[in-house]
Amino acid sequence: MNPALSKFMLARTPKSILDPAPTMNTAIPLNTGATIPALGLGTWQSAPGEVKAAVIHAIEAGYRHIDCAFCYQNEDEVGEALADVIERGIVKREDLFITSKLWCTFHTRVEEGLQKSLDLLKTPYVDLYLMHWPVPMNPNGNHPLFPKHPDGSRDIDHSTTHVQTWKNLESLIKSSPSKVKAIGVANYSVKYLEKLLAQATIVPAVNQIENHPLLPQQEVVDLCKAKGIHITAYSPLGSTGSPLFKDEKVNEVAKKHSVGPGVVLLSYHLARSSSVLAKSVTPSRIDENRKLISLDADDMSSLEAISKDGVTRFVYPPFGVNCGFPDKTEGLDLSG
Ligand SMILES: NC(=O)C1=CN([C@@H]2O[C@H](COP(=O)(O)OP(=O)(O)OC[C@H]3O[C@@H](n4cnc5c(N)ncnc54)[C@H](OP(=O)(O)O)[C@@H]3O)[C@@H](O)[C@H]2O)C=CC1
Ligand SMILES: O=C[C@H](O)[C@@H](O)[C@@H](O)[C@H](O)C(=O)O
Repeated sequence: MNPALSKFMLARTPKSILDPAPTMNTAIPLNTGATIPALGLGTWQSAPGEVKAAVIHAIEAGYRHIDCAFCYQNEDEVGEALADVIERGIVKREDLFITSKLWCTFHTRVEEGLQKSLDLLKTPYVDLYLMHWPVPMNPNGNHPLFPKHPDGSRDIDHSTTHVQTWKNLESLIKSSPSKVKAIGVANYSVKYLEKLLAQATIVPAVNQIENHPLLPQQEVVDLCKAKGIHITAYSPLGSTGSPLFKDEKVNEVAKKHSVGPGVVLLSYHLARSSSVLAKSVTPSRIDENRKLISLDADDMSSLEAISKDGVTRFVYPPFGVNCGFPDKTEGLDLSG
């Protein structure tokens, strides 16, 4: 190309935010010294009977990060998939990054919660263990996962606090470093995180939060950045039945880069230095979602404009608790 022309084009082309371009397994540093692969396969609502094949397909397609949780009630099948790919030599355990989460009814039983997930996942350790929500629920209620009062409201455990749960996790990683490589939180707002950090001796490695152009959560993203806490974005596509695939701005950016809207929604997080979880049990989508691209400043401005008239949160379980998010102010304050 004519050097003068090339200079002109460079001046007019918005610089890519990520240089070099990210890939699905770009290793993002955590405050533990370990790294987390940029893209993880989500497994929430992946039905038994489907999730094993999805995890095997994903790992064969190059995914190295799998996001799991005890409350998804499918960790046994995820474990079968992990055993299968490791046994067939597709991947070694140490090349995978496996996350699991402590469910709300296990806040006072963290060792038991972790061991249950390890047994189901058929793995000696998890790379990351997250407090799933800062909401302790009754461990002896009328259901092992979702205990309720007779009026149908969730049975919250008022005898303990999320900060105490964090201390329990700090003890767990100190006593069982061979079983858990990093601890973190999920669904933490600025208010709850500030309460936790005031008493923490270990800074969480990760805060896993709902994040997409309709819910940028900039205030908690900024706090986490300042404290060295990595953000992992969940429900990046807008979860099940998402309107984001039809969003005009998302589709304009997708057209510009000749990719599908899903790829744009996932790549948005890499431009924010976050990792991202995409759930699918559909092989063609699992394949498509790997093709992360580098978005430029113009693309990001377009995507940022999507929430200018208000945000939408797709995941907010009926705990009856005010988790401190500016867009959800009803319920009990358990921040402590
Ligand atoms: N910490 C927490 O509290 C939470 C954590 N998470 C984690 O984050 C993961 C991702 O979030 P999740 O809420 O599942 O939702 P996602 O935003 O990942 O969306 C999943 C939905 O999008 C569909 N989909 C996936 N890829 C494409 C594509 N390329 N084109 C069109 N449709 C597509 C999937 O369908 P299909 O499967 O049929 O292909 C599914 O219906 C979870 O699975 C879980 O691991 C999620 C929520 C809360
Ligand atoms: O991780 C996914 C979500 O947080 C999910 O675990 C909760 O929404 C749960 O179904 C609940 O009803 O409390």
